Amino acid sequence: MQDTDKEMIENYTEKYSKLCEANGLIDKNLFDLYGVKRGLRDINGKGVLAGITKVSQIKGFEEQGDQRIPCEGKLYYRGYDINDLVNGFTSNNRFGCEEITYLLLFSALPTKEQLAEFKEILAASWDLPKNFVRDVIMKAPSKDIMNSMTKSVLTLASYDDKIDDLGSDNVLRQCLNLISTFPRLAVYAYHAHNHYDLDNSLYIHRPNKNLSVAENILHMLRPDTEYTELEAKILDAALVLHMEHGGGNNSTFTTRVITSAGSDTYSAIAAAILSLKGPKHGGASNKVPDMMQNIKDNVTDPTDEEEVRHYLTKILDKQAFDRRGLIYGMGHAVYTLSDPRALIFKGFVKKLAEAKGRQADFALYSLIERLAPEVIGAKRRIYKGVCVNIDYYSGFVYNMLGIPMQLYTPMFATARIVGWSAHRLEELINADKIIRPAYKSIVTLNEYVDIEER
Ligand SMILES: CC(=O)SCCNC(=O)CCNC(=O)[C@H](O)C(C)(C)COP(=O)(O)OP(=O)(O)OC[C@H]1O[C@@H](n2cnc3c(N)ncnc32)[C@H](O)[C@@H]1OP(=O)(O)O
Ligand SMILES: O=C([O-])CC(=O)C(=O)O
Repeated sequence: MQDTDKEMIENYTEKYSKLCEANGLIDKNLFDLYGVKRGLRDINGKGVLAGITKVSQIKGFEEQGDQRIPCEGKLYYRGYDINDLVNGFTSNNRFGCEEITYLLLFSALPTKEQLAEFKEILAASWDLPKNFVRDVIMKAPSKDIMNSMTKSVLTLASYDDKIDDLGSDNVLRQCLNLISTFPRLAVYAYHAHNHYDLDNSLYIHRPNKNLSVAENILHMLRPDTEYTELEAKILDAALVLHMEHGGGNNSTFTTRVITSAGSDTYSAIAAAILSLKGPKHGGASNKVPDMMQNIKDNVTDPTDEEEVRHYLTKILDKQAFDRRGLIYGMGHAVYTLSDPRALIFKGFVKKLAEAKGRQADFALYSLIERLAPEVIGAKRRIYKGVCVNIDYYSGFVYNMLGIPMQLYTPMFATARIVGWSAHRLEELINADKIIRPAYKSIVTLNEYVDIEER
């Protein structure tokens, strides 16, 4: 584009965006006046009921009569407490990702035989079409791996003869294929970016049938394919903790909305990826480490409570970091006192920080975990409490695992594809209504004016 055209367009958009803002602004009081729930939630966090699910349950409140009392967070996958599930496979020193994937898809814990068969099916499903890596993933690489994955998912659709078949068997086949190929789509997209944009050497390792999902990610990611058991086990737990979170989270709801319109699996999953990347959702896992670095760069002593508190206040006042006024990794739409996933994660993080000599960073994370809710509480209207969420520690963990930051949110997607799949199947099996909420219109009606008379 010529510089003059660029300047002309910039001048136009600067001027006309002001018009969009002025004409598009809606008085916030009208939401109360018309009983419209901002973000489809009450101010105390209770969501508007939009569906029924058996995939998982999330609790941030106890109901006592008509009262809703904030409580420690609880999360159940298919009725099983997430703490019990994680304890189950970690105390037995086995990988959990495949087992919990089976649970979320089929509503039952697998026997050893069922699990072995499921792992074979997953390995049989991870082949990509001929030359897909060369012709799709390596073309037009981007530092935004979530966009690259979306491109890959949509392109995979064109290789599927039964793209529009909404039968459960076909949709399950498509979902298993995506669940199984996501690690490759993510890691290879990173390799393409690392080579073509960052000028580093290119290598492509194939997944190994004898390895778990977490091991395969590290195996494909690293030049020498090596990793320690602790690293693989922590990544495995991270994947399990990110797999599912009810029907209402932004990306799963997106899956359900698109599914309800009768669209194909690739379209629903592509849209879910694009929802997840938002910094208020899964994109927070990237924002948190950036924010931490920014804090370290701007405070002289990261152990000085008062100095850190002051800087957090500046972030909230939009005077520091990305100037959006958010402390990333804090707060949750449903949880009040705690996010159970963050508590489980914190135990692993501490162990890993000690193993990697990152205790000082861990201390800063712990300090901000304590200070941020107070600082947010002082600056915003808090109705239900603010606690750290799963994304607070995930970037730190991935960094300690040597996973590049471009892959933090893609790791989340690689896990959450399981939840999206379970919800897509549930929506298809049960709902026969297109999801279509109402919007209260406050537009003033106008008489049409001929162009000669405007
Ligand atoms: C896997 C996940 O998706 S977990 C969430 C990951 N996202 C983040 O970590 C981003 C930071 N956090 C946030 O933006 C929010 O806490 C959300 C989007 C997660 C939840 O938002 P809400 O449901 O609006 O939270 P809640 O009702 O408790 O918020 C009350 C007020 O505190 C503000 N608030 C909540 N969390 C934060 C935060 N971390 N930083 C600054 N302000 C916050 C809200 O904006 C709201 O103010 P408003 O009424 O002026 O809009
Ligand atoms: O439930 C939510 O709104 C966000 C969340 O924690 C998730 O999707 O894991």
